[in-house]
Amino acid sequence: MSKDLKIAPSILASDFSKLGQEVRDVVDAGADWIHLDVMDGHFVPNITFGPDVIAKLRPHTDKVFDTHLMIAPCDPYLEAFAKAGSDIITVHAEAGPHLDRSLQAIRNLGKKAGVSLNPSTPESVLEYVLDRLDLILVMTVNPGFGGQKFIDAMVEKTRRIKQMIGDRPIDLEIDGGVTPETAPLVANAGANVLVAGSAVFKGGSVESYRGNIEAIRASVGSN
Ligand SMILES: O=C(CO)[C@@H](O)[C@H](O)COP(=O)(O)O
Repeated sequence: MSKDLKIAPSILASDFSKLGQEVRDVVDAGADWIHLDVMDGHFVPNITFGPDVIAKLRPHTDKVFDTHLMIAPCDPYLEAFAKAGSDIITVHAEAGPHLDRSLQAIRNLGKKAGVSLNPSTPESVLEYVLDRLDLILVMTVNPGFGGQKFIDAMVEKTRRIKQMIGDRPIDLEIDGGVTPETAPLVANAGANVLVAGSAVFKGGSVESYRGNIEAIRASVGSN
Protein backbone atom coordinates (compact mmCIF):
# COMPACT_ATOMS: atom_id res chain seq x y z
CA MET A 1 0.00 0.00 0.00
CA SER A 2 1.11 3.53 -0.75
CA LYS A 3 3.58 4.86 1.82
CA ASP A 4 3.75 8.24 0.13
CA LEU A 5 0.06 9.01 0.33
CA LYS A 6 -0.53 12.73 0.84
CA ILE A 7 -3.35 14.16 2.92
CA ALA A 8 -4.55 17.60 1.81
CA PRO A 9 -7.04 19.00 4.35
CA SER A 10 -9.61 21.30 2.79
CA ILE A 11 -9.92 24.49 4.82
CA LEU A 12 -13.51 24.74 3.62
CA ALA A 13 -14.39 22.72 6.73
CA SER A 14 -12.29 24.84 9.08
CA ASP A 15 -13.33 27.77 11.26
CA PHE A 16 -13.13 30.76 8.88
CA SER A 17 -12.98 33.19 11.80
CA LYS A 18 -9.42 31.99 12.57
CA LEU A 19 -8.11 30.66 9.28
CA GLY A 20 -4.42 31.30 9.95
CA GLN A 21 -4.58 29.38 13.23
CA GLU A 22 -6.51 26.55 11.58
CA VAL A 23 -3.87 26.22 8.87
CA ARG A 24 -1.06 26.13 11.44
CA ASP A 25 -2.96 23.61 13.56
CA VAL A 26 -3.67 21.23 10.70
CA VAL A 27 -0.03 21.44 9.59
CA ASP A 28 1.05 20.61 13.15
CA ALA A 29 -1.39 17.70 13.00
CA GLY A 30 0.37 16.19 9.99
CA ALA A 31 -1.16 17.70 6.85
CA ASP A 32 1.01 17.29 3.77
CA TRP A 33 -0.65 19.95 1.62
CA ILE A 34 -3.27 22.63 2.25
CA HIS A 35 -6.24 22.39 -0.09
CA LEU A 36 -7.86 25.74 -0.89
CA ASP A 37 -11.37 25.60 -2.35
CA VAL A 38 -12.18 28.73 -4.33
CA MET A 39 -15.87 29.04 -5.25
CA ASP A 40 -17.56 31.81 -7.20
CA GLY A 41 -21.32 31.29 -6.78
CA HIS A 42 -21.54 30.80 -10.54
CA PHE A 43 -19.64 27.67 -11.49
CA VAL A 44 -20.73 26.17 -8.17
CA PRO A 45 -23.60 27.18 -5.87
CA ASN A 46 -21.42 28.51 -3.06
CA ILE A 47 -18.94 31.35 -2.48
CA THR A 48 -15.74 31.06 -0.45
CA PHE A 49 -12.64 33.26 -0.84
CA GLY A 50 -10.25 34.66 -3.41
CA PRO A 51 -6.55 35.34 -3.89
CA ASP A 52 -6.30 37.97 -1.14
CA VAL A 53 -7.21 35.43 1.53
CA ILE A 54 -4.71 32.95 0.12
CA ALA A 55 -1.99 35.62 0.16
CA LYS A 56 -2.75 36.29 3.84
CA LEU A 57 -2.50 32.58 4.64
CA ARG A 58 0.75 32.09 2.77
CA PRO A 59 3.05 33.24 5.63
CA HIS A 60 1.46 30.72 8.01
CA THR A 61 3.11 27.65 6.45
CA ASP A 62 5.52 26.55 3.76
CA LYS A 63 3.41 23.49 2.90
CA VAL A 64 2.18 23.15 -0.67
CA PHE A 65 -0.83 25.35 -1.38
CA ASP A 66 -3.12 23.24 -3.55
CA THR A 67 -5.59 25.72 -5.02
CA HIS A 68 -8.77 24.27 -6.52
CA LEU A 69 -10.55 26.84 -8.65
CA MET A 70 -14.28 26.22 -8.92
CA ILE A 71 -14.74 29.38 -10.93
CA ALA A 72 -15.68 30.19 -14.49
CA PRO A 73 -14.11 31.77 -16.37
CA CYS A 74 -10.82 30.87 -14.73
CA ASP A 75 -8.26 32.38 -17.11
CA PRO A 76 -8.57 36.03 -15.96
CA TYR A 77 -7.69 35.03 -12.39
CA LEU A 78 -4.79 32.60 -12.84
CA GLU A 79 -2.09 35.22 -12.39
CA ALA A 80 -3.68 36.51 -9.17
CA PHE A 81 -3.80 33.02 -7.67
CA ALA A 82 -0.20 32.40 -8.71
CA LYS A 83 0.96 35.67 -7.13
CA ALA A 84 -1.01 34.87 -3.96
CA GLY A 85 1.30 31.91 -3.34
CA SER A 86 -0.43 28.89 -4.83
CA ASP A 87 1.94 26.07 -5.73
CA ILE A 88 -0.60 24.04 -7.70
CA ILE A 89 -3.51 25.63 -9.55
CA THR A 90 -6.30 23.29 -10.61
CA VAL A 91 -9.04 24.33 -13.00
CA HIS A 92 -12.15 22.45 -14.00
CA ALA A 93 -12.30 20.86 -17.41
CA GLU A 94 -15.76 22.41 -17.67
CA ALA A 95 -14.71 25.93 -16.60
CA GLY A 96 -13.65 27.33 -19.92
CA PRO A 97 -13.58 26.72 -23.64
CA HIS A 98 -9.81 26.14 -23.92
CA LEU A 99 -8.48 23.77 -21.28
CA ASP A 100 -5.16 23.37 -23.06
CA ARG A 101 -4.63 27.14 -23.04
CA SER A 102 -5.47 27.42 -19.32
CA LEU A 103 -2.99 24.67 -18.45
CA GLN A 104 -0.25 26.29 -20.50
CA ALA A 105 -0.96 29.61 -18.77
CA ILE A 106 -0.59 28.03 -15.31
CA ARG A 107 2.76 26.47 -16.20
CA ASN A 108 3.92 29.71 -17.78
CA LEU A 109 3.27 31.35 -14.40
CA GLY A 110 5.74 28.86 -12.90
CA LYS A 111 3.07 26.80 -11.13
CA LYS A 112 1.99 23.17 -11.31
CA ALA A 113 -1.10 22.66 -13.42
CA GLY A 114 -4.08 20.54 -12.44
CA VAL A 115 -7.39 19.66 -13.98
CA SER A 116 -10.48 18.64 -12.06
CA LEU A 117 -13.32 16.48 -13.34
CA ASN A 118 -16.85 16.70 -12.02
CA PRO A 119 -18.51 13.34 -11.31
CA SER A 120 -20.37 13.40 -14.62
CA THR A 121 -17.36 14.48 -16.70
CA PRO A 122 -15.79 11.60 -18.60
CA GLU A 123 -12.06 11.00 -18.28
CA SER A 124 -11.72 11.27 -22.08
CA VAL A 125 -11.32 15.07 -21.65
CA LEU A 126 -7.83 14.31 -20.32
CA GLU A 127 -6.60 12.45 -23.37
CA TYR A 128 -4.99 15.34 -25.26
CA VAL A 129 -3.74 17.34 -22.28
CA LEU A 130 -1.97 14.63 -20.27
CA ASP A 131 1.46 16.02 -21.07
CA ARG A 132 0.46 19.44 -19.74
CA LEU A 133 -0.65 18.09 -16.37
CA ASP A 134 0.97 17.80 -12.96
CA LEU A 135 -2.22 16.77 -11.15
CA ILE A 136 -5.64 15.30 -11.88
CA LEU A 137 -8.36 15.93 -9.31
CA VAL A 138 -11.29 13.51 -9.36
CA MET A 139 -14.38 15.01 -7.73
CA THR A 140 -16.09 12.27 -5.75
CA VAL A 141 -18.98 14.60 -4.86
CA ASN A 142 -20.59 17.36 -6.88
CA PRO A 143 -18.51 20.46 -6.15
CA GLY A 144 -19.77 23.26 -3.94
CA PHE A 145 -20.07 21.97 -0.41
CA GLY A 146 -18.27 19.92 2.17
CA GLY A 147 -19.79 17.03 4.04
CA GLN A 148 -21.44 15.29 1.09
CA LYS A 149 -21.64 11.57 0.46
CA PHE A 150 -18.88 9.93 -1.59
CA ILE A 151 -20.09 8.77 -5.03
CA ASP A 152 -19.10 5.11 -5.37
CA ALA A 153 -18.96 5.11 -9.17
CA MET A 154 -15.90 7.37 -8.95
CA VAL A 155 -13.74 4.46 -7.76
CA GLU A 156 -13.81 2.83 -11.19
CA LYS A 157 -13.24 6.22 -12.83
CA THR A 158 -10.16 6.71 -10.62
CA ARG A 159 -8.85 3.31 -11.69
CA ARG A 160 -9.29 4.18 -15.36
CA ILE A 161 -7.55 7.53 -14.95
CA LYS A 162 -4.65 5.85 -13.16
CA GLN A 163 -4.26 3.61 -16.21
CA MET A 164 -4.31 6.65 -18.52
CA ILE A 165 -1.58 8.31 -16.43
CA GLY A 166 0.73 5.32 -16.80
CA ASP A 167 4.23 6.28 -15.70
CA ARG A 168 3.78 10.03 -16.17
CA PRO A 169 4.67 12.09 -13.06
CA ILE A 170 1.07 13.19 -12.43
CA ASP A 171 -0.52 13.24 -8.98
CA LEU A 172 -3.97 11.65 -8.78
CA GLU A 173 -6.07 13.46 -6.19
CA ILE A 174 -9.50 12.60 -4.79
CA ASP A 175 -11.85 15.23 -3.40
CA GLY A 176 -15.15 14.79 -1.62
CA GLY A 177 -16.49 12.45 1.03
CA VAL A 178 -13.05 11.08 1.91
CA THR A 179 -13.18 9.23 5.24
CA PRO A 180 -11.40 6.20 6.73
CA GLU A 181 -14.13 4.13 5.04
CA THR A 182 -13.79 5.56 1.51
CA ALA A 183 -10.05 6.33 1.49
CA PRO A 184 -8.95 2.71 0.94
CA LEU A 185 -11.27 2.39 -2.06
CA VAL A 186 -9.61 5.24 -3.95
CA ALA A 187 -6.09 4.51 -2.69
CA ASN A 188 -6.45 0.96 -4.04
CA ALA A 189 -7.62 2.44 -7.34
CA GLY A 190 -4.39 4.44 -7.60
CA ALA A 191 -4.99 7.81 -5.92
CA ASN A 192 -1.98 9.26 -4.08
CA VAL A 193 -3.44 12.53 -2.75
CA LEU A 194 -6.60 12.63 -0.64
CA VAL A 195 -8.44 15.86 0.08
CA ALA A 196 -10.47 15.69 3.27
CA GLY A 197 -12.46 18.46 4.85
CA SER A 198 -15.07 17.42 7.36
CA ALA A 199 -13.24 14.20 8.23
CA VAL A 200 -10.15 16.21 9.28
CA PHE A 201 -11.55 19.42 10.81
CA LYS A 202 -13.51 17.60 13.52
CA GLY A 203 -12.92 18.29 17.18
CA GLY A 204 -11.42 21.78 16.96
CA SER A 205 -7.92 21.01 18.27
CA VAL A 206 -4.52 19.96 16.93
CA GLU A 207 -4.86 16.65 18.78
CA SER A 208 -8.21 15.84 17.22
CA TYR A 209 -7.02 16.88 13.75
CA ARG A 210 -3.97 14.63 14.21
CA GLY A 211 -6.16 11.69 15.18
CA ASN A 212 -8.43 12.31 12.21
CA ILE A 213 -5.51 12.46 9.75
CA GLU A 214 -3.92 9.37 11.27
CA ALA A 215 -7.22 7.48 10.99
CA ILE A 216 -7.29 8.16 7.24
CA ARG A 217 -3.64 7.17 6.82
CA ALA A 218 -4.14 4.01 8.88
CA SER A 219 -7.15 3.02 6.81
CA VAL A 220 -4.98 2.78 3.69
CA GLY A 221 -1.93 1.37 5.47
CA SER A 222 0.10 4.52 4.87
CA ASN A 223 2.50 6.12 7.32
O1 LIG B 1 -14.16 20.89 -3.28
C1 LIG B 1 -14.82 20.44 -2.38
C2 LIG B 1 -16.29 20.61 -2.37
O2 LIG B 1 -16.65 21.26 -3.52
C3 LIG B 1 -14.14 19.66 -1.33
O3 LIG B 1 -12.78 20.03 -1.19
C4 LIG B 1 -14.80 19.60 -0.01
O4 LIG B 1 -14.42 20.69 0.78
C5 LIG B 1 -14.41 18.35 0.66
O5 LIG B 1 -15.09 18.29 1.84
P1 LIG B 1 -15.48 16.91 2.51
O6 LIG B 1 -16.34 16.18 1.52
O7 LIG B 1 -14.19 16.19 2.77
O8 LIG B 1 -16.19 17.31 3.74
